[in-house]
Amino acid sequence: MIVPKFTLKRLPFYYRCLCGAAERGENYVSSEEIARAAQVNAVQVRRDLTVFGALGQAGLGYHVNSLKAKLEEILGLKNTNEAVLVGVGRLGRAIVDYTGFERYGLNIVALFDSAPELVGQRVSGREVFPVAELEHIVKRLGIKVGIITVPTDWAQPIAGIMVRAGIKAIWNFAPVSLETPPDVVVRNEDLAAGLATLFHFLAEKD
Ligand SMILES: NC(=O)c1ccc[n+]([C@@H]2O[C@H](COP(=O)([O-])OP(=O)(O)OC[C@H]3O[C@@H](n4cnc5c(N)ncnc54)[C@H](O)[C@@H]3O)[C@@H](O)[C@H]2O)c1
Repeated sequence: MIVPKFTLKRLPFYYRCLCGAAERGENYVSSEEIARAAQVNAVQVRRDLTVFGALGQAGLGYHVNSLKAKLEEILGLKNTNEAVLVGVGRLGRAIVDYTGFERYGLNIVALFDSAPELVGQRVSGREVFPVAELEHIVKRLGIKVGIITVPTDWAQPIAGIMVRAGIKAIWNFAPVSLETPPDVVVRNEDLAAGLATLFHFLAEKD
């Protein structure tokens, strides 16, 4: 199913709301509640969900577990995606330590770093391998997801190794635009960009 890009961006927020409702033991959730949590309007929520045939029941709303399962299917969260992470520094460790990504189907199976003092250690229960092993291990395990948390100058070379090894999705935290073949999806995360937007609104208010 092809999901419009802007709808796709909203779905993880709807999903988060449904997880919260499921944890609280609620059976139904209204489009208004989802809208509040996702900071959009209820009409938008209903329009987005209609695309997948998810219809709320009058007076009750959406069945929490059914809609949650539907979103998991659409967002690919039902499949566990095994991933490797390269760069076990401050940010890399924070990502590995955070258990919340498991809910989204992320399973980081191996870590890589160039620092000799880190290689061979265990971080959050996973072994740190030398970068020289990256291509071989990724190929052997058939891993398709790579996470980059190395310093900027190293991000492109690491992405190159990942692509050669067969990685098809890169979650890049280094502040650099990666060059990759068209069949590789790159998601760049930049907290500083978010901060700049926040400061822009603050400056506008002043
Ligand atoms: N996306 C964001 O919002 C955000 C936030 C913070 C940091 N960052 C970026 O994340 C990256 C890491 O930041 P940090 O603070 O964790 O840095 P850090 O120095 O704490 O960690 C970097 C790690 O990468 C390893 N490394 C260096 N070169 C390598 C190579 N060639 N191959 C494998 N490992 C290598 C180092 O040994 C170290 O363990 C940087 O690019 C930084 O700019 C992004």
